[in-house]
Amino acid sequence: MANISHPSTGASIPGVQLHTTGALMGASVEDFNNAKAQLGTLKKDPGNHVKLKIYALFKQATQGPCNTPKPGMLDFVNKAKWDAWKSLESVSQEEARQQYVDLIKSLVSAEGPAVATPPPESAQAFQSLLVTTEDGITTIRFNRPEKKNAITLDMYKELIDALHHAGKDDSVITVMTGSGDFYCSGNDLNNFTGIPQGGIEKMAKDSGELLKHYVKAYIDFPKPLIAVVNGPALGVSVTVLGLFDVVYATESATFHTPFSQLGQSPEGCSSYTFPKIMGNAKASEMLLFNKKVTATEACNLGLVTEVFPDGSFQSEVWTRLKAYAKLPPKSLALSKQLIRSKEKEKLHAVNDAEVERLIERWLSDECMQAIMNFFQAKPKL
Ligand SMILES: CCCC/C=C/CC(=O)SCCNC(=O)CCNC(=O)[C@H](O)C(C)(C)COP(=O)(O)OP(=O)(O)OC[C@H]1O[C@@H](n2cnc3c(N)ncnc32)[C@H](O)[C@@H]1OP(=O)(O)O
Repeated sequence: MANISHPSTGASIPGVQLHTTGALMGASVEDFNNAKAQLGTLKKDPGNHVKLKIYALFKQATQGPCNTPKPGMLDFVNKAKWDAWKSLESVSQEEARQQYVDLIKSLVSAEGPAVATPPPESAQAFQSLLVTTEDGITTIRFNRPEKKNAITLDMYKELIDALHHAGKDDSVITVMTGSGDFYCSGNDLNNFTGIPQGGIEKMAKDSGELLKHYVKAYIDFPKPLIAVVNGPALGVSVTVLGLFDVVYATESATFHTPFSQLGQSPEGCSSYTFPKIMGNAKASEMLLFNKKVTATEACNLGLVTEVFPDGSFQSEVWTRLKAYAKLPPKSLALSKQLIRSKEKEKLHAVNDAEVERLIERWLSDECMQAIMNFFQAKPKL
C-alpha cells in the first residue's frame, strides 16, 4: 500500500492509502469506466487534495501528459489542477489508469463494507426508471443503458408518473440523469415500427397525446428541476432541457436534435425555448440542420448552465446538489413559479402546436423512410 501524496507538496495525505495491485499496467478500460462510475457513489467528500489527485490521474489516463498553458498565479484553482496533472508527466497513460482505479477502490473500501442497504423508503418501482428520494433530492434516472436510455411508450408514461410524484413529494429539488454512458438517445424509434390496432393514424394521434402530456409535466413542474447530463443526449431529451431550471453537463456530453434528418420537427417547446435561449441563428443550426453541439458549445449557447470535467463530474455536481437541497423549499418553489408563470400559457400553446405538426410528420413518407433506414442500415447520428 502506498500513501497518496499531495500533488504539489509531495506530503502524504492522512487516511487515504492507495492499494497498488502489483500489475500496474493491468486496468482495462472497463475497470476504468467502472471506477469512474463508482466515484459518483462515494458518500464522503474525499477532500480537495484527493480530488486533485483524481483529476490529475484522470487527465493523464485519458489525455497523456499535460499540454495546456500554465494558468496565471492568481487563478488558484486551475493552477492547482494544472500542477497536479503536470506532476504526473512521467507516468504512462496505462499506469495512470491503473492508479486511478486503485485510488477509487481505496476510497470505496475506506467507506466500509458495501452493506446491502434496502432501497430508500420512497423508492418507487418502475420498469425503465430508477427513482429515489434521498437528502431532499428526488432523482429520476433513465435506466435502459443497453439501449442508450431510448424512451419507449411505457417509459414516457413512467416519466410522467415520476414527475407528478416528485412534484408532490417532500423533496426540495428534482434531478434527472441517465444510467450508463448515455444521458438519453431520445425517442425509441421502435415506437413507430409496430402496426397498431386502429391503424397508423391512431398510433400517430395517441403518440401525440402522450408527448403532449410528457412535455406538459415539465412545463408545470412546480419545484427546481435539474438535469445532470452524464453523456450524449439526443432528440426529445435535449429539447426539454429548455424547460429545466439548471442543466449540468459532463465535458464529453453532446447535444443533438436530428429532427429533419428523421423527417420530423422540433418538440419539447424547443421551437420557442431554443431561439429564446440562443437566438434564431444558432437554434436553427440545431433544430433545422441537425448540428450536434459539445457540452462546452451548449454552455456557450446558454442551454447548459455549467460543464464539469468527466473525472470529477459526479462528485462535484452531487456535492452542489446536496447543498441546494438544504435551501428553504418553499422559497425555491415560489421563486421558480414566479419565473415560470410569465410564460406558462405560451409554453402550453407552443407544445400543442408542435405536437399537431409532429402528428402530420409521423405519417409522412420522409419520416417513415428515415426510421426504416435506421433499423436497416443502423446509421450512427
Ligand atoms: C411518442 C413521442 C415521440 C417524441 C419524438 C421525439 C423525437 C426524438 O427523440 S428524435 C431522436 C431519436 N433518436 C435517434 O434517432 C437516435 C438513434 N440512435 C442512434 O443513432 C445510435 O444508436 C446512438 C448514436 C444513440 C448510439 O450509437 P452507438 O453508441 O453506436 O450504440 P448503438 O447504436 O449500438 O446502440 C445500442 C443499442 O441501443 C439501440 N438504440 C439506441 N438508441 C435508440 C433509439 N433512439 N431507438 C431505438 N433503439 C435505440 C440501438 O439500436 C442498439 O440496439 P441493439 O442493436 O439491439 O443493441
